[in-house]
Amino acid sequence: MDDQQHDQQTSAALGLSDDELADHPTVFAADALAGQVVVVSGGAGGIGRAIAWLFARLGAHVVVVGRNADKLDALVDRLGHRGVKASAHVADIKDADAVNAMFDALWTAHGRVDHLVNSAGGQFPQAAIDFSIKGWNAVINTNLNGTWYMMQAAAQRWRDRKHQGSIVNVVVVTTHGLYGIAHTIAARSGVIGLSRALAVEWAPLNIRINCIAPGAIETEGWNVYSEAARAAYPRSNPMMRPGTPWDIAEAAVYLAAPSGKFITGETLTVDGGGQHWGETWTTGKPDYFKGGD
Ligand SMILES: CCCCCCC/C=C/C(=O)SCCNC(=O)CCNC(=O)[C@H](O)C(C)(C)COP(=O)(O)OP(=O)(O)OC[C@H]1O[C@@H](n2cnc3c(N)ncnc32)[C@H](O)[C@@H]1OP(=O)(O)O
Ligand SMILES: NC(=O)C1=CN([C@@H]2O[C@H](COP(=O)(O)OP(=O)(O)OC[C@H]3O[C@@H](n4cnc5c(N)ncnc54)[C@H](OP(=O)(O)O)[C@@H]3O)[C@@H](O)[C@H]2O)C=CC1
Repeated sequence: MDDQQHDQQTSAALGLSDDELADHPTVFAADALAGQVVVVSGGAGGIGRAIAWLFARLGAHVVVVGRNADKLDALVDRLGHRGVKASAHVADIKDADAVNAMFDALWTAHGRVDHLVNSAGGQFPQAAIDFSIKGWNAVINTNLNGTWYMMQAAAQRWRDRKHQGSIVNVVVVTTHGLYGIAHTIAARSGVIGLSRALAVEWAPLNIRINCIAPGAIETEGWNVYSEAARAAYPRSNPMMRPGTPWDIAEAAVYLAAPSGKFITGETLTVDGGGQHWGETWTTGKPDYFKGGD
């Protein structure tokens, strides 16, 4: 087996498959989002894909966004086979012009956009002291700037059309000082702060903005971490197991749908209680902290 085949196999084993997402039980009513349009960035990733499936199963037309056309098209195909509505749009969220052109195209095609879920994002594990300028900028540009371009582009069109809207940003738990991902903690803290400020500034426009901070959620995104570090993630919360992308998808619907109509500027932590308990090491526990272990 070559490295690529191995990566694909590892990747396939992480998270929930499309068949599982198509049939996974949900607490929401089948027509809860009928007629609505939702944009999901990172929609072909592990968490974004679950969000896309759930919103589509609840009646929304889902636009999945990412940089890889093949991944997006394959997902849209599988969604279509299950009789739900979806389309793909290739865009790099770091490119503000591409983001603005995308929202214009979506309004032209659908005549409305109701929800934006920003699930595109990520980081690479590295000791902060060794971050290169390019690496730092890649993480900040993706997670903070890219998320902002998406939010602003969505909101400008809602304002201009006097249309209500909701935004859900998938971030990271920022209160832990998670080791080895300081760049993303900086970017996601920015998104959380920005979301609080926008919740106030955009309330008169009928736009709500909330965040979800996932704990360890098993997805193909974990492949960027070592096997040893990944093996410890289930022990990062008192439930002693990872969450699933479905846990995040149901939280996203809760915040976006009328169930969340009095919630804005909030960050919902979905981490199995991890923030209240124990130690989390995204890159494995460094010797310095082992003490008497
Ligand atoms: C509390 C609970 C516990 C939580 C546990 C888990 C914590 C979080 C988990 C997750 O979030 S998993 C899912 C997220 N998915 C990912 O993280 C995907 C993997 N990451 C990426 O795809 C990328 O890193 C990125 C951040 C999205 C950036 O992508 P982009 O395409 O914009 O940049 P690149 O061209 O890949 O790289 C640019 C630049 O960055 C530096 N760099 C990249 N990778 C590394 C690395 N592994 N080590 C060191 N430096 C890296 C480097 O300077 C790159 O430039 P070049 O060297 O390529 O010229
Ligand atoms: N899984 C976990 O344990 C946790 C995840 N999170 C966060 O949740 C979010 C989703 O994670 P998850 O689904 O697991 O990760 P994945 O890596 O599976 O998915 C991330 C998606 O983001 C897309 N993406 C990345 N950069 C860009 C870009 N510049 N423009 C457009 N799309 C982009 C990727 O698609 P493509 O490459 O095709 O562009 C990919 O599909 C991320 O922000 C992640 O950091 C937070 C805490 C824990």
